[in-house]
Amino acid sequence: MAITIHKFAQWKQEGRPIAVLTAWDFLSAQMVDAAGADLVLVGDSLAMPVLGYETTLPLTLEEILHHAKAVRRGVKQALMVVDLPFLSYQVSPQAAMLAAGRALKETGAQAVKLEGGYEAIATTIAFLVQAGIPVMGHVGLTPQSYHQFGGFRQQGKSDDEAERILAEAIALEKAGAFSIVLEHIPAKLAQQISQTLTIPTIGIGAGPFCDGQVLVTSDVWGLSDWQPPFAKTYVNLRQQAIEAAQQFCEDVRTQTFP
Ligand SMILES: Nc1nc(=O)c2c([nH]1)NC[C@@H]1CN(c3ccc(C(=O)N[C@@H](CCC(=O)O)C(=O)O)cc3)CN21
Ligand SMILES: CC(C)C(=O)C(=O)O
Ligand SMILES: [Mg+2]
Repeated sequence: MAITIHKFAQWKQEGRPIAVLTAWDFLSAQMVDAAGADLVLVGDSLAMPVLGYETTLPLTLEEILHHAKAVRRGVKQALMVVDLPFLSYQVSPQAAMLAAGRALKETGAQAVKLEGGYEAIATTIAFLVQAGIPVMGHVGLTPQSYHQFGGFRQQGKSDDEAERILAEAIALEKAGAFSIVLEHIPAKLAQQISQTLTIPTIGIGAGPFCDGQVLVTSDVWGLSDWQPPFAKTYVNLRQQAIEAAQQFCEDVRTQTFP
């Protein structure tokens, strides 16, 4: 049976950790789904390792929808969630509804994810949830706020900031989010948020005390020449891919293949 959002609260209650990976095309989606990921996220991080931008800001709704359609064809078991890109949801709840609605309608995704926990975002999330669109929240280091943060810096280090992030997480749960990503915040804060909320927290660079963990799949596979300090590379596919391509080039030039 394919996974639905209803499993998430149940898994938290049972203490069963939730495994989340990203995907950006048919192949990556097939592979992470076959690996048993609970949730496959078409993250706007695709702007960076996949499309070569320096931040996630340039990514458009059209671009992520194009990728999400391919991901949908590869995901059979996991819950599929699409990140709403910068400027597709901040303008108004109506703008967010159009973007989220398109994600569900045109790609077949089952939920969307929005960054931020300030009042307007909580209002927008409540608006989407009331219309029947499942929403995942995302607080802490929200990469779409890159310029405001002055880089991909850890958030929630001071007591004031930590208190604000906890309050945001509570507001998102109240707004009806079914789960929430905690990115690059101190482990102690992530633990406090996880203990306070009834919806599951999915951490990335947020320590071990979350209800689940997410990594960007190209980092897990070692595809990029760059990755965040908190990522773990499980296999260096970049080097293997380069060597295989080199071998092919050599075989052609030495007429050993075909
Ligand atoms: N491939 C990839 N993996 C990710 O996890 C990821 C993306 N891309 N793109 C979107 C965001 C950006 N992320 C990042 C990127 C860099 C740092 C990082 O290098 N942080 C350093 C210093 C940052 C600074 O001061 O500018 C740190 O020590 O916190 C953290 C998170 C996480 N996300
Ligand atoms: C890392 C996850 C949470 C994300 O938002 C993304 O991949 O864009
Ligand atoms: Mg994202």
